[in-house]
Amino acid sequence: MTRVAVIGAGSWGTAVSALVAQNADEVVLWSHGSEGAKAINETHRNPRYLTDVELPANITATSDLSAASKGADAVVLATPSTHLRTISHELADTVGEELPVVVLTKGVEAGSGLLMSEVVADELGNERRVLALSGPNHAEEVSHGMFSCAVLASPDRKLAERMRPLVATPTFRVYVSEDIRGVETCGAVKNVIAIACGVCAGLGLGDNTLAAIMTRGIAEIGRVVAATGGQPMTCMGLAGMGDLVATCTSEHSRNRRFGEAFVRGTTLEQFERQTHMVVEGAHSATSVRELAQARGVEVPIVEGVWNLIHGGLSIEEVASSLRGRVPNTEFYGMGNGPASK
Ligand SMILES: NC(=O)C1=CN([C@@H]2O[C@H](COP(=O)(O)OP(=O)(O)OC[C@H]3O[C@@H](n4cnc5c(N)ncnc54)[C@H](O)[C@@H]3O)[C@@H](O)[C@H]2O)C=CC1
Ligand SMILES: O=C(CO)COP(=O)(O)O
Repeated sequence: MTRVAVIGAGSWGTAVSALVAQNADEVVLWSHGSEGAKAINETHRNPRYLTDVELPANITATSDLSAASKGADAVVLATPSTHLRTISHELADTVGEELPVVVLTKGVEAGSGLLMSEVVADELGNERRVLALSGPNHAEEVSHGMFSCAVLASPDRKLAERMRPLVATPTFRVYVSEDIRGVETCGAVKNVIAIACGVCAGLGLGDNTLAAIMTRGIAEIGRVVAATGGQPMTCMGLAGMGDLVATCTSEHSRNRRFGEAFVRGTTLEQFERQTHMVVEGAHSATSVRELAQARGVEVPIVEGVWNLIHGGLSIEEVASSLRGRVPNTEFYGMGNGPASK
């Protein structure tokens, strides 16, 4: 009998609970609100996210966090990054030291510069049982069984291989990686780059510009990965290049859509309120910028996105500052030289 707790009933938590339900006997999905939990139990549908997806019968929902996690054989965390520490703290009483915890959240914690698995380990202890699942995986497609690939990362390869059967399905192909730092760093930074792509698309700029932002974006991601101790090759994988392409080009990407809406005058608060969705890249713009400054890494696109959303600069001011930079050697700071000019 396998019982898995999925904490967070947004789009991704809901989609992953349906994946896990194919492999576990019982999935308990924790929803932030009691009305959402009640509706899932009564209708087998999430009333707010992925509303066209019928959830398997072995998924039940609750808004009681300890009821969700008590007796679980594994925990999957799918809350927005800004709530992850509080939720992990609240889970500490019911989640034992050895229980595997898979983190789906993408981001870097503001203030501490910690990756999401590190925030979880800080609250729950025993970092070696914490894994990260990442990749080009929009919930809207995964939940309809559209073929996708992901990477499950843990410094303990045997643990990643042991946990893979919990999330892998015939249409959700899961690779393993020992580079959890690289995988998580890629996932956080690519969301910021996607906002920049959305802004460019919203301005009507062409494919060349979008390709330039994505490619210089992966150079930025590579420098931050190198600075956080991740492996450069991870940037070429599913969590890096793969997720960057999906996020920067997909109609499902809330980060790209926010960038487009920003050009039309929509604020971050308005976008998140209207969609009930988290724009992680807007939050990561602050924390990745802090992290990069602390490590002496140049991240001009991240800096530009931060200046637009939080720094009060206009699109023209940011564009002209980016265009005014003197082009450097293409791959500087990606494990082959200094991280800044
Ligand atoms: N949507 C997707 O396709 C994917 C999302 N992710 C990541 O998964 C994480 C969760 O994103 P989504 O499931 O898309 O969420 P979402 O944006 O669809 O929904 C927002 C979530 O925030 C929760 N929430 C709101 N206030 C809260 C509070 N005070 N405490 C705890 N939770 C609260 C809501 O209940 C809901 O679960 C994010 O870090 C995202 O980057 C990763 C891969 C794919
Ligand atoms: O991380 C995600 C997809 O892998 C979700 O973020 P976006 O919705 O911005 O693409």
